[in-house]
Amino acid sequence: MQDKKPLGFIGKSVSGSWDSGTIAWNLCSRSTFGGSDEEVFKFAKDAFRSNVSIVVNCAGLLNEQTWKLCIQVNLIGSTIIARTAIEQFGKHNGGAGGCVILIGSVAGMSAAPHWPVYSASKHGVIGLTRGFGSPRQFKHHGIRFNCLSPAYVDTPMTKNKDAFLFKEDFTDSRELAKLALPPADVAAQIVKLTEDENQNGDVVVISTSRGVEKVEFPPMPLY
Ligand SMILES: NC(=O)C1=CN([C@@H]2O[C@H](COP(=O)(O)OP(=O)(O)OC[C@H]3O[C@@H](n4cnc5c(N)ncnc54)[C@H](O)[C@@H]3O)[C@@H](O)[C@H]2O)C=CC1
Ligand SMILES: CCCCC/C=C\C=C\C(=O)C/C=C\C/C=C\CCCC(=O)O
Repeated sequence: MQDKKPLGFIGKSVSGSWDSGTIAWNLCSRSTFGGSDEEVFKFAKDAFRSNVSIVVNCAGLLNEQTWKLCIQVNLIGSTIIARTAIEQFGKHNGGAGGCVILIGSVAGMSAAPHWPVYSASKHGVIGLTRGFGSPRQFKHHGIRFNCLSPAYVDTPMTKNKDAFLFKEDFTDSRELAKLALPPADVAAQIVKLTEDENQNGDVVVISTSRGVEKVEFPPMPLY
């Protein structure tokens, strides 16, 4: 993307507000609905040509009934975007580096009885972020990877109870809806993450109850 201006955000509500490109949307669509991996990567290469340096992948699906599709969109789609960004604008390939923002969820860090597969896919998105955003990777490709993980956001995703398990538990979601974040708050935080050169490999949670928090992961024993 040129001059730090995003080519496009995912989602019908905002897609008209930016220039015409919708790279991540096209990538996820193609990875989900059409073509081989080779074709998807070829499309991505063409789309990422010429000075792209910021990519935000917001496309996502919560549906425990179509759980394979959920993994395909959330985890495989994010993986294709991450890998293609590295290949296309990584410094190791003569590119200028840049930044990739993946959208996770607090469900990527908590037990989620009503959407376990969605939760697993978002745990995976966090793993991608931390691995590709590690100092060793950054030294190689010069691309910052960060993950913004929202709690409930007031979007169409939260209205489709048929997508959840035990949907009878959601008899009255109006109180919860009042506590959901406005999408604009999430968008503002995405922009901040693209701008802050000090953030890399980070998972940032945003919620109505606690605001914006960087997640601290415990050090793990390797043996
Ligand atoms: N709404 C919420 O409470 C939360 C949402 N999120 C995440 O935020 C992101 C945005 O979700 P929402 O706007 O809430 O949901 P949404 O359902 O309103 O929007 C999701 C968007 O993803 C696109 N999409 C889905 N499958 C696709 C595919 N195969 N190819 C291309 N595009 C596809 C849809 O067209 C839609 O525009 C997702 O990654 C979601 O997992 C994270 C935490 C909370
Ligand atoms: C009727 C209200 C529920 C709407 C939920 C819809 C979308 C959620 C998207 C997320 O990414 C999850 C956000 C926050 C909660 C995460 C985990 C809490 C435990 C979930 C569970 O009960 O299974």
